[in-house]
Amino acid sequence: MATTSVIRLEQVNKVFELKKQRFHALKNIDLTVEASEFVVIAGPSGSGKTTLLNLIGLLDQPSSGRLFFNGRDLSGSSSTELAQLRRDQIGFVFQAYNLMPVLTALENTEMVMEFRGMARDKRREAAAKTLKALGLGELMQRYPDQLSGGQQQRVAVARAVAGEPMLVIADEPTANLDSRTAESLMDLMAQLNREHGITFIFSSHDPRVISRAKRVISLRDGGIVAVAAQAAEYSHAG
Ligand SMILES: Nc1ncnc2c1ncn2[C@@H]1O[C@H](COP(=O)(O)OP(=O)(O)OP(=O)(O)O)[C@@H](O)[C@H]1O
Repeated sequence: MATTSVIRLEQVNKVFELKKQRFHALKNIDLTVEASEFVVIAGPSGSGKTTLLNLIGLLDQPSSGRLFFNGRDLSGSSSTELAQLRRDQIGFVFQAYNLMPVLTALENTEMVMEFRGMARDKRREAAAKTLKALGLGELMQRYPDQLSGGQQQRVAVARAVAGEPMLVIADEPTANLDSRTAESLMDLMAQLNREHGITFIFSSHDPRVISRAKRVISLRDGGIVAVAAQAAEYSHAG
């Protein structure tokens, strides 16, 4: 039975032009990610992980090749159309969390839904429910600087998933976290993947993240050198 993939890249290249130099950051990438996958893009520093995630997250466009999102060819889409798709269908977890310092955890979590024009009561309810599910029920009224790094990271995840996007993209999600927090963050994302069918695509060179993925896409020098399925280890600790 044919299913629509969340993301499909066909012969995608990304070339950065720097003054008179050209840098070929992604080379002939063919990649399909189906709905409900839990995938990591792994590879050494400079191999192109962030560049690839930026294309998948519709934050940047290929220099050549075709990119399909949810079955739709995005070649030639306007920046307004891409921004709308990002807002409505994709959740982002960045390394630096990017929480708004003047907003509480609850308000930060509501933000994306507010951009979508969701009614206040509805978005507040969804945000509170997500924060509670992430163990932040008591901390919803705190500002980011009143939360630990791990708690801020969980708010960033809450913000990414509260609006039930089709896809969540996380760039090096555990980069600044101690082992225990990293482990519980991965548990949480695996749970959201299992229970809500949200597709997750991570970039990482952290073995703690890589071992948890169901599929590992290995990048080297801008090309995919291996794709490996693996039995996901799920820990239910905590
Ligand atoms: N805007 C840009 N202009 C020019 N070169 C760029 C640009 N963005 C990335 N690059 C180059 O493309 C290559 C891939 O970068 P990218 O950030 O995707 O790597 P990465 O695998 O995410 O690395 P890291 O693990 O260190 O974050 C690097 O050599 C980088 O210098």
